[in-house]
Amino acid sequence: MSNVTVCVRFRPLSHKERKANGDNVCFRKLDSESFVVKDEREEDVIFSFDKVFYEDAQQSDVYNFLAVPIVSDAINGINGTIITYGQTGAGKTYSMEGPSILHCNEQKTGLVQRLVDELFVCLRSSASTWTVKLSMVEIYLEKVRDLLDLSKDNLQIKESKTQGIYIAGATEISIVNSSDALENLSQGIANRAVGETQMNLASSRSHCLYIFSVQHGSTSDERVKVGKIILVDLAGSEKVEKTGAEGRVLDEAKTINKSLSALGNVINALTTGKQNHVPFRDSKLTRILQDALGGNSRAALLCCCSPSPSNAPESLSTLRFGTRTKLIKASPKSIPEVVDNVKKPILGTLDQDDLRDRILSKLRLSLKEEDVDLLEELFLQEGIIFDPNSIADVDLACQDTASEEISLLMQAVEELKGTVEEVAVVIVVQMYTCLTWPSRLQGANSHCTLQLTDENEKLRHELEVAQEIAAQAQLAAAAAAAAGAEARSRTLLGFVPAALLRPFGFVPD
Ligand SMILES: Nc1ncnc2c1ncn2[C@@H]1O[C@H](COP(=O)(O)OP(=O)(O)OP(=O)(O)O)[C@@H](O)[C@H]1O
Repeated sequence: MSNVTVCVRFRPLSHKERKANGDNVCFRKLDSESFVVKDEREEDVIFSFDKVFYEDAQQSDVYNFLAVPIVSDAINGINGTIITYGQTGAGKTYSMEGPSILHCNEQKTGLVQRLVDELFVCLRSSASTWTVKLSMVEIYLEKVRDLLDLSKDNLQIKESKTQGIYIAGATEISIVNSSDALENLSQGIANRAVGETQMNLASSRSHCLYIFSVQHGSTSDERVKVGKIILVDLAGSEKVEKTGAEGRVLDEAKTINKSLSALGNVINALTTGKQNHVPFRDSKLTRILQDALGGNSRAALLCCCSPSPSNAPESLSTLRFGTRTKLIKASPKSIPEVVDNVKKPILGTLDQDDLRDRILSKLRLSLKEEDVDLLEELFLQEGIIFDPNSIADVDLACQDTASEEISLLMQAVEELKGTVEEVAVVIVVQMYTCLTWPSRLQGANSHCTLQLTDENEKLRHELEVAQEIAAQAQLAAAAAAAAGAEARSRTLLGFVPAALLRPFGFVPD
């Protein structure tokens, strides 16, 4: 089994689908883990997952398989994430919330309510003290909005050593029982951005995240474990053309597609051995899911599909996404225990300017002036704000900046490689031409070939230099991870001479 549990759920045919295609469905069941679907060339493809929930599956079946392990892990300080993915109308929200978060019978009750119920049952039965906090946000047009306080409409995503990735400033409501949680969730759900497309009259156009932070402590030694559960109801993954969208709705669809393709790119990078350059920062969604997909979390993906042949292309694309995700190998580990659950503001009440000056002067003690300027510029460009609550954020920001630099260097290497290959092709063509053209043109061509050979040599040299820099950057990043913030900054920027970085635009002229 991969570290991301991947399941598929086919909802029952809708009335409209039944009217159009009768009882026909797009898959042939094999067993509880696999089925056959015809691909675009009408060829049979077998898909296998950790579990397949067919049309008659109950909400409790989905919950028991996907969510039960995540609840017990959260209590033990391991983060858990459940994501529902699929085209509009495929059953993502139904699986997550049921027909209504507040009023539905036991049979139809969704994952969220079941999870909340079990969480409180488990916590009450333990002898330790605990607290549960709820946040609810949506990512809409690449902005993170607080669904529990709509005045906060552009929250920033941050990272700290103790909390991992978190949404700074998101409202956190302490909840003490299930009904308390559901009341607040229903308020948040009412605030979700809902638009209309031809595919689903009440289609949710945003990614919705329900976040539960569980602090669970032993009364004897006051050690507290913190586990976070994130439930993600993604916006529809259908192709833009099929939505019939125009204007604002078209912009929405494009942005949704962008963040979902960023999610696809992250999964591709995680499954094709490019772990050093996983583009988590390419979208808000992937940044928030970084811990979930990158290792520090137990993750589950529910791929929701329509069973109708009319939606077969979308279902096929959802199934391929699920297959790819299954290949991710992650290893969940618990967030370090905190002895005291009150977060102490390390830098007291310093304002941002004071803090920035302090940090920059600290960096100046160990770095060259031009490196400090470069770091400051990169921080500004990346929108990295110094958080008065945590010097660890600055440390991590250095790491982020470093990894960005490495990405850019790798990109430069790839581009150079491409150019070298192009030039090589031109040279071959030129040589061939020399051999085949009339002799009177050979002189001119030889000259041209010599020029191209020179250029190729030059590019090859640049490529070698760039590859050398990228390799050193990777080594330095690894060394820096072990050696702490100051050492990290020094190693990272000190080792590359400015003259080498300048051609790639990392050092101002
Ligand atoms: N397993 C199921 N059993 C019965 N009805 C279902 C099931 N799954 C989905 N439905 C129904 O199908 C319709 C569409 O489902 P839902 O709203 O959950 O889709 P969605 O994937 O969340 O769409 P969107 O991306 O637009 O939010 C709803 O009317 C829902 O009640």
